[in-house]
Amino acid sequence: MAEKLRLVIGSDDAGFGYKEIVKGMVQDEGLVASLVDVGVDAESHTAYPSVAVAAAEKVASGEVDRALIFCGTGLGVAIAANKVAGVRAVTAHDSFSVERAVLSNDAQVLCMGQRVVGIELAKRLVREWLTYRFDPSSASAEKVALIGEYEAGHPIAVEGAPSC
Ligand SMILES: O=C[C@H](O)[C@H](O)COP(=O)(O)O
Repeated sequence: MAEKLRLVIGSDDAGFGYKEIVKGMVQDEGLVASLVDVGVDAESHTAYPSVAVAAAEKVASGEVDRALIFCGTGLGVAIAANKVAGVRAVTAHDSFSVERAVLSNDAQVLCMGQRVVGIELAKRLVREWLTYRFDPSSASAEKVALIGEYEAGHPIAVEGAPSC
């Protein structure tokens, strides 16, 4: 069994309920090596970009391995988290996408929407997500590396684009 991961969790007020439930599950089931909660709390109304960036920055700095972020849809937090250099965030609400997010894309951030997915499925998907590890020797690694190269300012060429 793979070593447990260091996780940061966060949400806006629209994802707060799921954050609390999933946080409890992760703690009760001992699924992670450590857990940091960047908010919000029950009274706060911090907008989703602030929470998403705070969580993503912990991934980018190496303080944690993964981030799990909830909002209403899981969309806004992914958009915001992806603005942090080196972070690959996805929104996923199905088992195959959650698996491929890690195994194909080496995504460190999973985003979910409290208004989109049922809580039992969300909990199951988080359990599954925490078991996957990206293989840097896989064929997917060089594709993921292209994202980093673009982020570093290098141009990306497309071969085989038809001339219209
Ligand atoms: O992506 C954004 C989230 O769903 C957020 O929780 C709600 O945003 P809104 O209030 O702008 O719809």
